[in-house]
Amino acid sequence: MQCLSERCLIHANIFQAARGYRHVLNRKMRLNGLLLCNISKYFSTSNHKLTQNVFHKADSYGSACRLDRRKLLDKVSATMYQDSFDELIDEGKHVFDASLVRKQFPSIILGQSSPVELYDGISDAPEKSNILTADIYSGSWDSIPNEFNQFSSYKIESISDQSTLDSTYSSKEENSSSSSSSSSSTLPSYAKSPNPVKSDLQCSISDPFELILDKSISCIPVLSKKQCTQLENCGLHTIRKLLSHFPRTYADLQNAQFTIDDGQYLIFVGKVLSSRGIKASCSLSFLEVVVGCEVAESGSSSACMVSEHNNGSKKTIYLHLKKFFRGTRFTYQPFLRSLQEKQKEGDIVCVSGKVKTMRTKDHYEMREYNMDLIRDDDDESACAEGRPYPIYPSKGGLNPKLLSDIIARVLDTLPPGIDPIPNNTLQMFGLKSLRDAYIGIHQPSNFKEADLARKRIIFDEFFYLQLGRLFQMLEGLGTWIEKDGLLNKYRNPSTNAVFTDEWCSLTKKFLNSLPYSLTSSQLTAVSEIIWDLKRQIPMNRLLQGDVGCGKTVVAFLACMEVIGSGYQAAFMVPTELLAIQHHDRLLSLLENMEDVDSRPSVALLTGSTPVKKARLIREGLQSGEISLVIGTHSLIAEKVEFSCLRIAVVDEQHRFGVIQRGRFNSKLYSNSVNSRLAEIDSNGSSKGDTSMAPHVLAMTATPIPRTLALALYGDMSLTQITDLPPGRKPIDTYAVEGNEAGFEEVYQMMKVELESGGRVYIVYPIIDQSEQLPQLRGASADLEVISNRFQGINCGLLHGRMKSDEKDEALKNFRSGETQILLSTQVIEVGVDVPEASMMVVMNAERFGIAQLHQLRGRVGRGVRKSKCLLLSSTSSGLPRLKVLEKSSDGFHLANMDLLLRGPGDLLGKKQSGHLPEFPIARLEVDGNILQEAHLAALMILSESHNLEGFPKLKAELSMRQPLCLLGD
Ligand SMILES: Nc1ncnc2c1ncn2[C@@H]1O[C@H](COP(=O)(O)OP(=O)(O)OP(=O)(O)O)[C@@H](O)[C@H]1O
Repeated sequence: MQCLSERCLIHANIFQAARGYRHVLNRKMRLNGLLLCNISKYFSTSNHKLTQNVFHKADSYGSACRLDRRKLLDKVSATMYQDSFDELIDEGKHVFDASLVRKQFPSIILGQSSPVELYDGISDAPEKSNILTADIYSGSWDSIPNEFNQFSSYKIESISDQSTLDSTYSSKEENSSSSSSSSSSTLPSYAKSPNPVKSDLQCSISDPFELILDKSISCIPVLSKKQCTQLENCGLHTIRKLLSHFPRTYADLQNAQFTIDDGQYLIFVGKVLSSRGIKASCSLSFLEVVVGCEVAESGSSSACMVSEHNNGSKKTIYLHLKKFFRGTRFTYQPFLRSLQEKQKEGDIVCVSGKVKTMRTKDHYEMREYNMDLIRDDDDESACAEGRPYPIYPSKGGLNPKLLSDIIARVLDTLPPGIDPIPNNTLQMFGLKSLRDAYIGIHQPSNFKEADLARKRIIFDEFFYLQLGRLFQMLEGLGTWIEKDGLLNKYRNPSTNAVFTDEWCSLTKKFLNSLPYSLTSSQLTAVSEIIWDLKRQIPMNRLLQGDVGCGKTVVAFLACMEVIGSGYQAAFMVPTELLAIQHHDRLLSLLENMEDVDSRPSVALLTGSTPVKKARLIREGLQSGEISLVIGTHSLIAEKVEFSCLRIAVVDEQHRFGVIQRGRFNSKLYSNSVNSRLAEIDSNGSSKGDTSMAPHVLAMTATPIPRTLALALYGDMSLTQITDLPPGRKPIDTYAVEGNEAGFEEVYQMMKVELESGGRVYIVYPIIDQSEQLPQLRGASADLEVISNRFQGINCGLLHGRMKSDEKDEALKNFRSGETQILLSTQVIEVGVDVPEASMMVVMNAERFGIAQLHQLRGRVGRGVRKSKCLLLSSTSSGLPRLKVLEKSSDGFHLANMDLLLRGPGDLLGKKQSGHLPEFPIARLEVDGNILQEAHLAALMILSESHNLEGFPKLKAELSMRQPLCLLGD
């Protein structure tokens, strides 16, 4: 310990700053980034005359009057870029003789804080301390390397005797100091956070394991207050959040590419050779960074780190990274200089982007690129032998190196017992432990390790989702047998079915009155659904089947079963057009039923239903007079009350939000109100006594791969219709380039079709022509063109901006044959059923997704006529993607293609937020098998312990991870 005069204090600071700064440069010792920043500022200003003056004046502190002392302190603090002197000392994290400091600077209150170590994150670090270790700081000071001790051997000793403090503090000093002392006395700045370091660590000894990951980041050893705030501002409040800030990618520090083709997307690691901000004209400037990368010459598969000289089988290529700026304000020198200074010559960077060959050999241009700093010129640490180098996504301007340093510190101290998933489960599914996974993902020694770590993290994402959903369902059940039955059902989803004989009489009558026989998978689907309907547990089932496979009739039969048992049914569809179509179709099917008395009363309720009629329908629903209502979102309006709703069918369910769907099962319906309807139930099937939420049957034509369905609807049973009604002929599909010749060819084919009595849909991406997108054709704008072209043939128009009755009229005219051509937007995509339509032309087909085109194509080929689908692409580059549809009509295959190309969000349409849980790193389209395993693991765990009491760690983790709102509707 050294004694310190006021002057010494200042010089010690300067000395320390100098040392610290040099050490940083040497990379022998890492100070935290913030300290570095302060020190460098301070160091540069210490050369300044003004600063020197302040320091000189500080010498007179002892003899100055009280007012001057205060001013002096403020000045010194300001000069050192500190809010207060306290902070300066805290930031410095070095140790002073407190009594002397107090004597010289009485306004600095020094309290109970423990000595704080300066972090040394490299090999000669003190013993790795555990976050759980209460005495993390005690004794650690001694283990700091000698060279460092030279300026760190001062110690702030605890001062408990506050009476010695200068009683003449100014109010400001008193305020600032008392505020710091009130929270944590004079703990270092980072300890003044709501979770002071020491107390947090102390309490952690007795903390249950599950709290560790959810501790505040302020318990990370030697994290300054500013760093802490910086991390918190980026949303990284807890250790878990911090560790879940996964690398975006890994750079292979050895460039393996040896053939570089134009337009390829490549990743290189190289050295910045130059960086120039260039003014090209009075309103155009650009930044050009040249990066030299060493790659293996053709034929050689290995290369080592960058060198500027050609060397045997390696050569240097030069990447010219260019960024352009338009506008006079971007041409000013200071701006350009600031741009070019962002990259320093010699920096090792990882660059990814599309390459374009330049005229000069081995020179390539990149205009859209990502550049991540891997290390400074003098930093040897990143030169890891063949290790994947993690590249973190940028987050709130956080320095990636600082971030990985902090993460490394946490990983060092992470105890092994943090894994809530039992060991045998981990072994069964070949998973890493959670700690190893965190280490593997942040500091992998090879790509395989990173991959395995990623698998474990993804497993967790899926596992807790499945576990949460299943757990919630089980909680809703009364007996152990019921719970086991439910789990069994999930394990063997296809074993439960009720066959035709046991259907209620209304369902049987309806079945018999159908103009066709059900296909075998339609029959199985109805049987499975009816099995569920007979249970006192609300069903949650997804009925999936390709376009035109006949899902609607299956849903109608399910409704009949419920109505026949004396309850009500609601059928919600996404568009008014579809509601009308379903309503009309159901009425005509019911008309075939011989037993007139048993025909249920059916109503149609949409936004366009006249107010008076809507009120009557609502009254009918409330009294139970109406048994089945078909409608749009209006069905879930607040004022719609049901008497005894037992099933809600939601068609194209992904088009509704979670909350919208949830509205149906948010209410419980008892059956006592339902006495009138019960009489209809000639079968006499008994209704249970309990109130329950209605069953939900969701339907989708989007061929959702099972994995995606699991993630979307975790707890849902899945029923699939796998065959099409008999007599369907495959649709001939052609992808055509929309040039003059292409259009001519298409018009010719249309002419032939129309002349032979066919009907044609023309689908457009937009309604009106747009100036911004002149290449897109609009339905409304094309009406005249098509009418002129096909004179004597009636054309209709259908789009979303038309009024409901106009739309209905347009579709009716097309259905009846009054119009033979229907120019339409995507409004017809869902559910429109005109069996006579035999040809579809899609304009600007490249603007549609594959799955969407498949849906659209499903509007034709629904009748006896052989149908065609012509996909016109406005660019030749769009054709290869469209050709996929020429070759396949398998919805699953196409959906998988779409999933891979666009990701699940897009597959389900833009407005599907709230449907897909967010998975930070899992990609449903490729990680499906992990999801299946996670589902299995969740089932196994819950089979062992329905309420998770047998797995307290898992239960705690689940409650931590899964806000209930995520767990389903
Ligand atoms: N078993 C069957 N045999 C013959 N025709 C059937 C059969 N089932 C349904 N259909 C007819 O097939 C057509 C398509 O049925 P439906 O509209 O129910 O299909 P969907 O699966 O709902 O299609 P989309 O996904 O396009 O809405 C209808 O005209 C319907 O009458």
